[in-house]
Amino acid sequence: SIALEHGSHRLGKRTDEMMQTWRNYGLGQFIHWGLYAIPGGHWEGKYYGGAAEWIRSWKDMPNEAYDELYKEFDPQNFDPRAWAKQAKSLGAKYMIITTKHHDGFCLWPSEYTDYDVTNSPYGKDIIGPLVEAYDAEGIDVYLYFSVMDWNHLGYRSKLETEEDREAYEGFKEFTRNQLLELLDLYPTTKGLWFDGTWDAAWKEQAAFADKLETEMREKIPGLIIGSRFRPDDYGNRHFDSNGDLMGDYEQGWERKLPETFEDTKGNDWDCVMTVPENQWGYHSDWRGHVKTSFELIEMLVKSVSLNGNFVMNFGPDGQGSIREEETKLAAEIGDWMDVNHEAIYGCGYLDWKKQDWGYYTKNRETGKVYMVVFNRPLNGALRVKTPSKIGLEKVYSLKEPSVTYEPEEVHKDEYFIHLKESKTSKGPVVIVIEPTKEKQQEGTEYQK
Ligand SMILES: C[C@@H]1N[C@@H](c2nc3ccccc3[nH]2)[C@H](O)[C@@H]1O
Repeated sequence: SIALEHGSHRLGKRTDEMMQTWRNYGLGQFIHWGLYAIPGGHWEGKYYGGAAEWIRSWKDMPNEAYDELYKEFDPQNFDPRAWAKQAKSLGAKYMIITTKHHDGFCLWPSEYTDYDVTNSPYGKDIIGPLVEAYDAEGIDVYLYFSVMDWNHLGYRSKLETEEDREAYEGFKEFTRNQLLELLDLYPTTKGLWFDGTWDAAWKEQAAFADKLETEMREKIPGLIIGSRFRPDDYGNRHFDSNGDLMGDYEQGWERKLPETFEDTKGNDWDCVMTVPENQWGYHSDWRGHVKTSFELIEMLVKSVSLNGNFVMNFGPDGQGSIREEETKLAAEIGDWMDVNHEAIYGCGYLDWKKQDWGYYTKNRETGKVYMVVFNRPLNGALRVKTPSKIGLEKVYSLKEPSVTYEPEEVHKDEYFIHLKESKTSKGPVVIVIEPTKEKQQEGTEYQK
């Protein structure tokens, strides 16, 4: 292996309590909110086809015009308790809020820049009330922070000249100051979700990032930081030059999901997902495919079945309202979670053979197995193949446990379970299996 000073500092998974809690979340809520919500994907009557939070980079929108938007930021409809209540009914166990996106506008009162909420007409801290409201609902809060900052004069995407390097030193200090400030102001935060770390300039900062990550972890013991923050000695992120995971979990699944357990390399991971194809910040004209609650539930279940967390994005509008499409989805997913959360919370990967009807999840504590059925076979027969020596002790409907199933053994360790669920069920159906303990092989009596 390659000698690294700033590569991965831990082999294998974190097993501490905070990480176990993270692992068991299942469902999270991403919130992208900032100045970009004011134009909402349009400028001077023209439609911007890119991601709304990137509108500043659009050739038809002068940077100066964007940078003046803070003078219009006055979200009178902002109601953090209502947002937290909605997230609770959705069934989210954690929430990730953009404290500062690529545009550099800070939703908290930062002493290190004037480009923050205190200099907007709104004038007040946004992050604090959100942290308070979500903590009150028992939903853990994580802080999204973009290292890339188009507003800061010292920011560089690459370091070419001596002047670049000098300016970037100031930018690094500013970045460190803001991060330590966020942890001081919001000490109940459970972790940081970093973004905007793909620049060449940042990839040269292995030592700086390593020291800063250590400082942050010292400030809040147990803090959870993903693989997108630190570059290693050779500028590699997510996985160091020896292929070892950086940070506490893999943060590479943005708007995409792993297909197989092998794709996850057995690591912890999260998938962050937009409702439209590619809009994180508020866009007033969603075009292309907008995901249904059925699709989002399938992505959630697929994530949990592969040992990951699924984080659904919300983009509140410029006045601080959650748009109706997201409210509707939150209600539909929440209704399904009300009945079926047992197959999500505290669940993860089960090594039974994947079947076409859907996904297995396994409750890490009870060992109970959940069959989440998305594709009902025309003959209603759900095939289940178990590893040998494991039987199906009890099988019943999660929604109505009085509805029990007698598996039909069709081959050795292979069964058909004949669906009884009414065809009217809107979302996927969940069947619970209480597997028999693994029978001891003959003659393997353990020595007393
Ligand atoms: C979580 C997501 N990450 C940001 C982002 N910027 C990108 C630039 C290039 C490629 C992918 C990107 N994702 C998006 O704006 C959103 O915040």
